[in-house]
Amino acid sequence: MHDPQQQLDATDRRNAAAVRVRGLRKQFGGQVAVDGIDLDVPSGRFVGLVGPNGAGKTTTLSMITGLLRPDSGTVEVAGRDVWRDPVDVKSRIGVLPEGLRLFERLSGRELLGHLGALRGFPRQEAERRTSQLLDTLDLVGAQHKLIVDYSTGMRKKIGLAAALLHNPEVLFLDEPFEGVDPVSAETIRGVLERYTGSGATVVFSSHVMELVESLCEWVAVMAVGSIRAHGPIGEVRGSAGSLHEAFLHLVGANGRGTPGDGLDWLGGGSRSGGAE
Ligand SMILES: Nc1ncnc2c1ncn2[C@@H]1O[C@H](COP(=O)(O)OP(=O)(O)OP(=O)(O)O)[C@@H](O)[C@H]1O
Repeated sequence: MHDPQQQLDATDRRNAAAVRVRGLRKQFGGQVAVDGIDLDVPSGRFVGLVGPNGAGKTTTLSMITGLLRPDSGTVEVAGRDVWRDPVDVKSRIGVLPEGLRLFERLSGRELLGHLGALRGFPRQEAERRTSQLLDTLDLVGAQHKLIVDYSTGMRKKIGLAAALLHNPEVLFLDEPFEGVDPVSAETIRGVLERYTGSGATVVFSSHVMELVESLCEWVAVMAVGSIRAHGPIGEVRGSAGSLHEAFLHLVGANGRGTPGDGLDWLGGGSRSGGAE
């Protein structure tokens, strides 16, 4: 029978923020990396976190995923406080961090089997998921190779498999496409699209605006530790021709003159001239 309460719960879940950040701040010595940000990331979307080098993206993602303790502020993921309820939150999220550290002396297949056991799956279920992930991510040929011998792209893919193994509600990826060839990028993209299609949320950081524009429905732009804009991608793009243009405007890169103007010694004319 139709249950209005159940329908209400489902609507609430869809409208609830996957990530809710309030007053999040982190300082390293005299350097403010994240300057008291507020952000509500909608659930069930493909979300991009973009910003120039040093904007604070990695620091923000590390605090959101429980890897780095904030100086102040709160983070909720799937309605749970990350720093008060870390074990519960970590069972609901998958993370592909920057500079991912893996068990280098295990093979790809051994790594996933080991993580399956840590996550408490029966051996058979862990093996079923492992085989499917290796197959989908085109890693079957490398499954018995030690991870220390994996290429950059292969490391990203096995890291993604590890982050997906327990079917998390929210997946956080720091630069998932960096160092990945176009074929592997297509594979990763396909897996992530299928995953968000089922109602899960993906939050990923990137510098590649074209990629963000083609993948994401929602975007947050960071610069110097602050959120400069956030919302559906069309809103953030506004009247600019592309997200790339809107991004340059939002992070204040448009008024910096022609890149390279300060390098008057670079180029042919002054090549022979040292001290005279
Ligand atoms: N462990 C640390 N110790 C000192 N300073 C740090 C540390 N981690 C980050 N920072 C500083 O905090 C600021 C934000 O860095 P963060 O790595 O979060 O930026 P980002 O947006 O991820 O940059 P990128 O796109 O280059 O990876 C930078 O100025 C950086 O130098």
